[in-house]
Amino acid sequence: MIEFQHVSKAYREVKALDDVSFTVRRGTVTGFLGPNGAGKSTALRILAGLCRPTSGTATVLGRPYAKLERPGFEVGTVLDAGAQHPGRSGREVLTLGAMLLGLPKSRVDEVLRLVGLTGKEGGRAVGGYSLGMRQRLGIAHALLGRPRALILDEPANGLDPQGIQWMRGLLRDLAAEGCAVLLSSHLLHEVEQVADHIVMIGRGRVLAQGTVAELSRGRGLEQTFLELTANADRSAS
Ligand SMILES: Nc1ncnc2c1ncn2[C@@H]1O[C@H](COP(=O)(O)OP(=O)(O)OP(=O)(O)O)[C@@H](O)[C@H]1O
Repeated sequence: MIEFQHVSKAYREVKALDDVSFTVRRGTVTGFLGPNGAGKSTALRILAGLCRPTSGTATVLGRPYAKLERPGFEVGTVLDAGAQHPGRSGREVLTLGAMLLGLPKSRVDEVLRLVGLTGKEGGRAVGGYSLGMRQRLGIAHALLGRPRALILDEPANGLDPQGIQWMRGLLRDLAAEGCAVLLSSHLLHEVEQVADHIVMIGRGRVLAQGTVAELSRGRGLEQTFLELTANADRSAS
């Protein structure tokens, strides 16, 4: 389970997050939606232990990331698909990750297969990968330790329609196996198709949360999103 409890984060005068609370239960996919600058990446970075909240707590399986005993087996993160060393092959990146977790090399082949990268692609330098291939590699890396929670920042970025459909299937399968999946996006239609639960944020505050049906209010998610974010902008100005 993933839980944000009253999380706020200020960067000097910018309030990136303001009293954010929500929960992602095991076995569900939660879409974290918000316009540019809403605070999505900041929230995911706090959850992944990459920056500290000003106040409040963000936990995975009941603990802040820094207090997890075996983070590689508990939570997988893909926050920046471009973060891998460009000179290493995809297979080398995964092999290093597997070694750090004490996993056999066979797990590298398993995750390559799981994300649809061929043996030949796995052997190529990451610097020559397309954005879609990097996303797949990032997900393969995150899944090495079969984590029980998965955090993805804009995972559909760079994926073609087949890739997006594949990603949807993968995330649904992981949730069906009991994983708690949290993904950020501003692609409403994409999230609508994969998520059970939606959390909408704007200007650092949770604007609404609920099931896709609840938030669609019979008019579609996009309409609700546009109205809520416009209201948030109005009350901030
Ligand atoms: N390191 C930082 N220093 C100062 N301000 C920051 C920093 N990181 C984020 N911010 C500010 O915090 C706010 C939220 O940014 P964040 O990147 O979390 O939004 P986002 O919802 O992920 O946006 P996008 O969809 O554009 O990626 C923005 O106003 C941003 O300028």
